[in-house]
Amino acid sequence: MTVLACDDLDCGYFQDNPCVRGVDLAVDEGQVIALLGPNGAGKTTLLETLAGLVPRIGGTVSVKGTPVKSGDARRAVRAGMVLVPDDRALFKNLTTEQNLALAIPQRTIGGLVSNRRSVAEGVAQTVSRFPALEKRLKVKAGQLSGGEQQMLAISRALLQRPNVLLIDELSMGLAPVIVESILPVLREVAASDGTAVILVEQHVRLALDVADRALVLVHGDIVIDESAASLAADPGRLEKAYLGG
Ligand SMILES: Nc1ncnc2c1ncn2[C@@H]1O[C@H](COP(=O)(O)OP(=O)(O)OP(=O)(O)O)[C@@H](O)[C@H]1O
Repeated sequence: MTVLACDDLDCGYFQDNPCVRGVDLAVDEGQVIALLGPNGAGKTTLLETLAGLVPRIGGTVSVKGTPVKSGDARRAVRAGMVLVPDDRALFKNLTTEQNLALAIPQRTIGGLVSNRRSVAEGVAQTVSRFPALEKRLKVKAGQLSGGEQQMLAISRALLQRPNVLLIDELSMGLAPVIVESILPVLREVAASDGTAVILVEQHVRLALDVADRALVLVHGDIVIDESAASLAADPGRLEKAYLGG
């Protein structure tokens, strides 16, 4: 089943000069996509447009067949489009647990607003996915290591039960060994929950290893859209694309 569909999507900051053009995309349930491309290609712009943070210049976006309004981040989240931005956007002065709690919708029970039980469930789910966070629940997010912060940012996004999880620069500032420990969790979430994942990642090899499909964006155009395995087997083509060949 198609989870995310984009039709002739133009993105950018100037109406008459889109920096990402004509994106036609159908992403299936449980599919992991590596979104690759050189600096300035438009990867962040594309993710932020999908997440409703940047208004579209043209085209349509839908999640599970429901159109998503342009430039409306709240509705995008309600449609299940959840972004982990490259700066991770954590509340640095709140603890790990408090950051997780904020991601969980409050329930009204007998006229009282409470989400205590769902917070406990959310914390348990998080710790089962990222055991490294168990001892860090009472620690302020700003005092976590870079890897722990990324785990928290991803966990917070997952608690919103995304249909489409968008992750920008997963490995920003992280050692490859940390990235290697996070990527399998994304695969697992995609397989078990059917979440579609679009991952922007500078470590091309790691990204292609975890992804089903690769999109290569160069100067705002998708120049390659094919299976990650076939692209990994032919690195010369990727190099050529990066160089604008
Ligand atoms: N807020 C903005 N206003 C105007 N132009 C912008 C803005 N943000 C990005 N751009 C421009 O849009 C183009 C695409 O940038 P974007 O950050 O989306 O690329 P990217 O592929 O994510 O690059 P990187 O890998 O370096 O993060 C670039 O030319 C950039 O200068």
